[in-house]
Amino acid sequence: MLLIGLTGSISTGKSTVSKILSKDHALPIIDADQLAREVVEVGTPGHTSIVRYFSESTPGLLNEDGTLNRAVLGRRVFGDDPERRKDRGVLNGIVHPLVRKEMYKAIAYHYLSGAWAVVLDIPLLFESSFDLICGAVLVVSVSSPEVQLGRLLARDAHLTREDAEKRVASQMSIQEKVERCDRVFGGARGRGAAISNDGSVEELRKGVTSAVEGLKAGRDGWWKWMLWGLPPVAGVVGARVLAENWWRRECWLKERERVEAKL
Ligand SMILES: CC(C)(COP(=O)(O)OP(=O)(O)OC[C@H]1O[C@@H](n2cnc3c(N)ncnc32)[C@H](O)[C@@H]1O)[C@@H](O)C(=O)NCCC(=O)NCCS
Ligand SMILES: Nc1ncnc2c1ncn2[C@@H]1O[C@H](COP(=O)(O)OP(=O)(O)OP(=O)(O)O)[C@@H](O)[C@H]1O
Repeated sequence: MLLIGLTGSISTGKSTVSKILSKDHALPIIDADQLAREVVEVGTPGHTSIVRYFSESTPGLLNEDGTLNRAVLGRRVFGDDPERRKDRGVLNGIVHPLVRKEMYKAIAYHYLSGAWAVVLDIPLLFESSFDLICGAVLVVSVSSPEVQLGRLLARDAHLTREDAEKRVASQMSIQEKVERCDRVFGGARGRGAAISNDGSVEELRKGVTSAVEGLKAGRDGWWKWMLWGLPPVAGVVGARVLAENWWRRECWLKERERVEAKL
């Protein structure tokens, strides 16, 4: 089963692409944002840990029904200053291992149900190194920061422009994500595609379809059934993909360091 990592920057269109992949291409989606909500519901260990660390120093952290006030927590953790970075690190340290566990469970479920591929919709795909287990990566990009911010503000009316800018600044830049996708997964390897979302949703749909057709070629036939029927073979193929992704990432990081040192 092919693991397709889907990422981008905030509000560049990952969920829109997910919907297209699910509706037009019948691909199962594992949504990290959704799992990150489920693992902090009231009564979960995630909720308890967040309340223990943040509640005293964060007025209004909890709504009346005990659920997290996500806008308040967002203001506490998003931004580029050291305090926010530290708090974001703490929140990530609580939520990410729980999400990771749920992701592996969902991957196992889709493997057993015989899907040829599953999409891992993860905003922090590269930051969390989850890309290393992916057989292919799609990055949804928007080239104008104004368009990106405009879409974010239109969708999340409760955010101020400053909130929105802080959220954008809390992630790796979209240019870096596109470059990493191209250098580690793309080129002759044919396992990476940057999908531009500068135009209409219909144009986006065309870009998605062309990327999926490229990935599907040769992967939805006897090969899929062999990997499904022989788990040890699937294990060897998976280990090879992991090693190759790691090696290509290391080469790219070293090359980038050399270029930066020359500047
Ligand atoms: C801070 C929280 C409560 C804000 O919730 P809110 O409902 O306002 O936003 P939501 O969860 O829908 O996230 C919206 C987008 O923000 C970005 N984002 C979320 N968390 C992070 C983070 N830790 N670092 C950088 N960007 C992030 C992503 O692009 C995401 O798609 C929430 O984002 C959270 O719990 N984040 C930590 C967990 C996390 O990393 N989730 C991302 C997927 S694992
Ligand atoms: N091509 C487009 N033209 C106009 N609006 C769009 C386009 N693509 C997406 N949008 C809108 O932009 C907003 C952000 O898109 P979407 O929710 O898919 O982004 P996302 O990357 O999943 O965001 P997040 O990182 O916050 O989860 C949504 O309201 C969506 O309907």
